[in-house]
Amino acid sequence: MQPIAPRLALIAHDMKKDDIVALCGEYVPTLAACRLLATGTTGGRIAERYGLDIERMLSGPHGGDLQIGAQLAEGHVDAVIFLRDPMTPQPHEPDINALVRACDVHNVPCATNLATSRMLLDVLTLRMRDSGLLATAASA
Ligand SMILES: O=C(CO)COP(=O)(O)O
Repeated sequence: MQPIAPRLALIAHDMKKDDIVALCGEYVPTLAACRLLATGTTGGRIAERYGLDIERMLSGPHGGDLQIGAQLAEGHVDAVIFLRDPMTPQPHEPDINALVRACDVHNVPCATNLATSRMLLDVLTLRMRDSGLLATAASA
């Protein structure tokens, strides 16, 4: 049976947007083989930079985190990279907490800083190679 590409959500607060764009640059082949969704502005920045196909939700403050949380609760999101800004209060803090809580309720991996994001993407890359979703370094 053909393996199904993981569905990965990408989200970053404004002060972390440059970080998530740079992070995505390190994993373009992996991300290109995933089904990607993102909050509005984050998705726009990444898609514009790398030409990746990204399903864009509303912007976070307008409900984008909640839209991703709702999909996650229904089993349609396999992992979340959410570079939160711990230094700046956000108007939609309850939405942010709801999404992170939904990850914990449904046991979906949620990376909230760069170090954990790289670990998550490294593991995803290896698993996708093992399952044939991604070419191995030798066969690429
Ligand atoms: O606010 C966000 C997450 O809480 C991110 O939203 P944007 O990607 O639209 O900036």
